Amino acid sequence: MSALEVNFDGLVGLTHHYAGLSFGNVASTSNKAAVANPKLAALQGLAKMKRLADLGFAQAVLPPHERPQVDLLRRLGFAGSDAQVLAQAARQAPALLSAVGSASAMWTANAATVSPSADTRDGRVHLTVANLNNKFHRASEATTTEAILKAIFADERHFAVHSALPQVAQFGDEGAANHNRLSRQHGEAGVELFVYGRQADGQGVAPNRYPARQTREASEAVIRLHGLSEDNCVLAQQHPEVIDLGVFHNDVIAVSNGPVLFHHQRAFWQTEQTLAELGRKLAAQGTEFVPIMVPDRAVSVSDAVQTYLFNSQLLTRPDGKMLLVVPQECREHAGVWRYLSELVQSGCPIDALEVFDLRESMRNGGGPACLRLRVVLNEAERAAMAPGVLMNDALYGRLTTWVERHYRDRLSAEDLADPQLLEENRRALDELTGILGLGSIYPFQQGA
Ligand SMILES: NCCC[C@H](NC(=O)CCC(=O)O)C(=O)O
Repeated sequence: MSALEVNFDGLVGLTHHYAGLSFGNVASTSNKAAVANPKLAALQGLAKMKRLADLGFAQAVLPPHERPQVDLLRRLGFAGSDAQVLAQAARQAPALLSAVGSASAMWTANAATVSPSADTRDGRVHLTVANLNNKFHRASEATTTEAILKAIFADERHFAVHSALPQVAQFGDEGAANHNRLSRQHGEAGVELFVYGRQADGQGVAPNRYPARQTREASEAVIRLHGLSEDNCVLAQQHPEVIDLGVFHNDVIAVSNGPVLFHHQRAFWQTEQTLAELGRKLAAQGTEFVPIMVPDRAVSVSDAVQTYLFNSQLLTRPDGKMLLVVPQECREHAGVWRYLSELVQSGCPIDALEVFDLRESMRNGGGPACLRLRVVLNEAERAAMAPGVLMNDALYGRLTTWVERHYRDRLSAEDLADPQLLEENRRALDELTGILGLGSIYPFQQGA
């Protein structure tokens, strides 16, 4: 049965703004307080989805979350009507208002970790919602993410959606941003690479300056939940020095597709061991591993962080060759662009580039790969998922009209106190669940 990788992109929410909430993410902290354009951000994301769907790739969309989260402000002691809660928070704790108003759910590579049915013991697709425990504004995504994934992947004969791991630092889990899968074809058994930043038990090396968001203990729990085996998993540590240079997720320094692992020379702590283990386990499945390593002398880690070269999408075309989807920042950097131009001429499996303007998301540290969750699905699984989220001309048309009608083209952190914005969000999202055919997924729709 033919399996496809379906890319689920996050639709940017109405409260997209720059709040400097992510210590360790250089773009986020350096653009703090810049004025954002939520309408443009959503349209840039939709343009990527449309273009990739037009090129023949399976594309779907995940909806934004309700923001600001007034219920969460109430749990933190703010009281009164919704408008009073927002006003008090804006006065007393503006950083908290920003956190509960963040549109960070757009980066769906952090929504969950996904194992295709070809890899799991029970033959179902397993998804574990990420707890995103390292950042308050992100940890609050888990409940709605679970509701959305359960609405889309409701059929328990094909899908198992696991709740987020316990919300403690010990099990800090960032989802697919620290996970890669290698296989000959998407539908065949593969080897899953789990990359952690530190061990919660204090053993081993760890970064000094910036947080390591993913723990080994979290990755091990996901491996157990998904029913993976010793033979089809590799656990590796991200190099602590690159975390300290701003590589807060592994998808800022490596990306896989099919048998290819496109990665920077300094991505992993024990590179040789990691690559050897991947090669051995893939060979046991009859697959030849194709590592493509970018040397430090060609592209430095800081150039990779600045341009998001590795936060690219690597996609297999019907002719078997691969397309690399990169952000515009790569084209604007002479050295990185030279490297890429040579790469596609080199005879390696990657032979084409597609460049997107995702500036609004990039300024918060989210590139093409951050904006999508890869879900490999066979025909029966595609037939069993909710169909309304699959991208096509009609849905693209409806969503762009919806964005044009509901989104503001200018938003700063202060605007989050505007009770009108909360109303705009609820009205728009209520309409959106109708467009996507998802039923009630938001707290405000459930009378909460
Ligand atoms: N995978 C990309 C994630 C980017 C995300 N940025 C943010 O949350 C920045 C939000 C702000 O600062 O307004 C993060 O760091 O988790």
